[in-house]
This record gives sequence, C-alpha cells and structure tokens, in this order.
Amino acid sequence: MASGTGAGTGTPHTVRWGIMATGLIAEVFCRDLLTDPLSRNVHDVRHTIVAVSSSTSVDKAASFIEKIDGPASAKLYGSYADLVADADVDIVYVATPHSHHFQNAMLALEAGKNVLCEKALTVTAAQARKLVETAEARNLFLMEAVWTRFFPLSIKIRELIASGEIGTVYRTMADLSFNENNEADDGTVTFADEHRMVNKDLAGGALLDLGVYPLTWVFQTLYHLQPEEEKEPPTVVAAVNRYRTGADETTTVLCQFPRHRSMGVATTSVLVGTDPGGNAAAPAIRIQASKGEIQVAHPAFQPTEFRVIKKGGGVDVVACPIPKDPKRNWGHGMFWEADECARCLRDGRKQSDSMPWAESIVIMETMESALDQGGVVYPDHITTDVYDAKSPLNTGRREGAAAV
Ligand SMILES: NC(=O)C1=CN([C@@H]2O[C@H](COP(=O)(O)OP(=O)(O)OC[C@H]3O[C@@H](n4cnc5c(N)ncnc54)[C@H](OP(=O)(O)O)[C@@H]3O)[C@@H](O)[C@H]2O)C=CC1
Ligand SMILES: O=C1OC[C@@H](O)[C@H](O)[C@H]1O
Repeated sequence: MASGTGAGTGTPHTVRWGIMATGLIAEVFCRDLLTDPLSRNVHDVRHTIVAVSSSTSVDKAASFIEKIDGPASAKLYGSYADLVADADVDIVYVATPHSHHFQNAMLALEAGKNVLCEKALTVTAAQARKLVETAEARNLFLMEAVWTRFFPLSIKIRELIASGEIGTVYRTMADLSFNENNEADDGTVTFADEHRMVNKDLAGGALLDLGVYPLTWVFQTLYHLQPEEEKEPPTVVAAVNRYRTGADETTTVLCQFPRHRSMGVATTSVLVGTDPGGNAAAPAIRIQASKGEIQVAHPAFQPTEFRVIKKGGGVDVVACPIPKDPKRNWGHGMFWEADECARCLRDGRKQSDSMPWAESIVIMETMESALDQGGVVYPDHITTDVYDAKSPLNTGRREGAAAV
C-alpha cells in the first residue's frame, strides 16, 4: 500500500516500537518514526517509541533518546535481552551491524517479538532461512528493512511495469557505489579497517552493505512481478575485488533468469562513485524493456526521481519527493517501511507482500553465491546458524573484552 491511505477510517492503529542499538541508522529511523504520519498523508497508522536498548550502556540509550528528541516516557535498557522481554513492545527494530542480525533477530523472535531487521538480513542464506522458519513457527511478523521498496516511487515503477507501459523488461542494470577513496589515491578508503563498512568481523563489504540495493532493483523489476509459479532463482555469475581487510571493495553480480530471457547486472563499489559530481548526470538504474526504459536517479536506496523513455522518443520525468514533517523539519523516507510494518501487524500479516520472506532468502542466496565466487570468507561466529542467546553478539561483549 502506498502513502495517502486510510483517511476517514477511524482511529489509527498505533504500533509500539522497541529499538535495538543506538547507532547511525537507528537515529535516522527513529526520527522518521517520530514524524507526524499526516505529513505524508497517512491516516491509518501511527508509531510510538516505547523502549530503546543499547548493548553498551543505559546511558547511551538515554543520550540517544535525548538526541532524537524522543519521548521521555521511553524505557531505557542497557541490554538487548531486557528490551525483548518488555511486554509493551510490539515490534523490535534491529539496527546492529550485519554480523549481529541473525543472533539479534533470533533473540527477539525467541522472546515472541515481531521484528524489522536492517539490511542485509543476515550474513548467510541459511541464517535467513532459519529466521523465517522461526518467525513462521512462532506466528510472528518478520521483515528485512529494505526501505526503498516502500517508496511511492518504487510502487509507481512496479505498477508501470506490471501495466505493460514499457513492454517486457529484459534487462535491469543498477549501481550503488560510493567513491570513498582516500585523497592519496593509493587504493585505500576513508573507512578505518575496523569500520563496519570494511571490517569482516562485522560482515562488512560493498555487497552486503550497498550491493543489496542494486540487487533490490534487479529483483523488484525482474523477479518480484513474475507470477508466483514462474519465479525462478537466478543463475549467478560474479566478479569480486577484495579490499586489504578481505571484505569486498568492488563487486559485479550478473543474475540470469533464463525462463524470462532476462538479465540483471548489479554493481557496487567503495572505490568509484555512481554520481561523482553529485548532479545525477547518469542514471543509477536502467530498467530496459521492449517498448522503452525507466531510468532512476541516484541514489538507489533513496531515489526521488525517475524518467520514462519510450522507444522512438518521448520522455516523462516523474518527481517523487520525500515529504518532511514541518514541525520536526524531518523526513528521510524510512517511515514508509514502518507504515508497512504497522499495517501488517494490524492486519495479522506475518510477512510483507512487497518484501516477502522468499525474496529476502533468494537475494541472500544470490549474495552468498557472489561472495563465495569472490573468495570472501566471514568468520565462523558470525556465519553460524545456531542461535545462542548468550552469544557476545547478543550480550554486547566487544571483541577482546573479558568474558562475563
Ligand atoms: N537503511 C539504511 O539506509 C541504512 C542501513 N544501515 C544498516 O544498519 C545497520 C547498522 O548500521 P549503522 O547504524 O550505520 O552502524 P553504527 O555502527 O552506526 O551502529 C551500529 C550499532 O550497533 C550496536 N553494536 C552492537 N555490537 C556492535 C559492535 N560489535 N560493533 C559496532 N556496533 C555494535 C551499537 O549500538 P549499541 O552500543 O547501542 O548497542 C552501534 O551503535 C547495518 O545493518 C547497515 O547495513 C546503515 C546505514 C543506512
Ligand atoms: O543502507 C545504506 O544506505 C545508505 C548508505 O549510506 C549506507 O552505507 C548503507 O548502509
């Protein structure tokens, strides 16, 4: 469902969020939760933050709620286990590094909580399957937080393709690359080796962090719209260049869908940029079809404009700005995925039609295959699919810290 829904249908359904981790994206997501849904013309759902947890300390949770100008009533926890035990929490937002997603999401599901988990859902496909099995067995909602799928822009593009407006889509090329080169141009990037973007202990690397977005465009245009019985996992051919930390720095993934004679090309890098001049001169995404193509402007994760180009001429430019709540002077676009979670919870749906479990799994399989082909090997303790409530990934003991 897009924005602009539910006007005049009575009291909005309010969802009570528990926030797991207090880093950068948790801050952005929570600021979106705190915006007034009416500022995006949403009338049927609302959000409230009832608890925040930090694995570092209660003080960090307190600073977080202050920083985001969040509700003083929110409970503050110094452990993820305390958060998932809170009876007032309807859904847990997991905002930890990739390495932690499986254990943290399991912690929440095992405690009977619904989960929205940041992308990439897990480090391995087996972990993703285990999360889905657990959610299904416990009758809980689970969704990978691929927020772009819930943008009105994405919905419009999926509708355009489904309506046949550009004919049959045969190829999608999508890129999300950040030029993070150091000024010395010595092949090193601005991230320290310990940073989650390049640190293998945190399942860093271009593909899991950025490449998941070009793959989202490949899948939402070439896979998602196919009839259920015709969906086929792609044949995956990948090339990977590894950074000095062993994580991938530049990765290209070819996805071939033989049944539909279509092909996706997803590229990602931390050494070159999709839009180096910052003027959206080249499209980040090209959805190429028999009667024309759709071009989507950078960045692939937060696009606000696309062009429909018909074979033989004719260009329509479609702007899809992200609404701001004037009272908070804020609007990032993550609220649409939160609205989707709220509607699923309200309606008793355990998975989203726009980001279904099976699709998160097939994308994880695709990324796993690409990383395998490129020789990227992550440490055992973050690739295991054996859940351990006492794993340091759940208790927050940092690498090298004394065992508790
Ligand atoms: N949707 C989007 O646009 C974006 C999504 N992301 C995704 O969000 C997730 C988090 O990224 P981001 O917020 O940038 O990361 P940050 O490093 O800023 O925050 C991660 C948080 O996780 C917690 N954490 C627990 N254990 C560790 C550990 N060993 N090392 C580091 N942090 C730990 C910490 O919170 P605490 O101390 O409170 O427990 C920390 O603040 C990733 O999955 C990333 O892919 C990131 C950016 C944008
Ligand atoms: O999900 C993301 O989107 C925005 C990027 O800046 C960030 O690195 C990535 O995690």
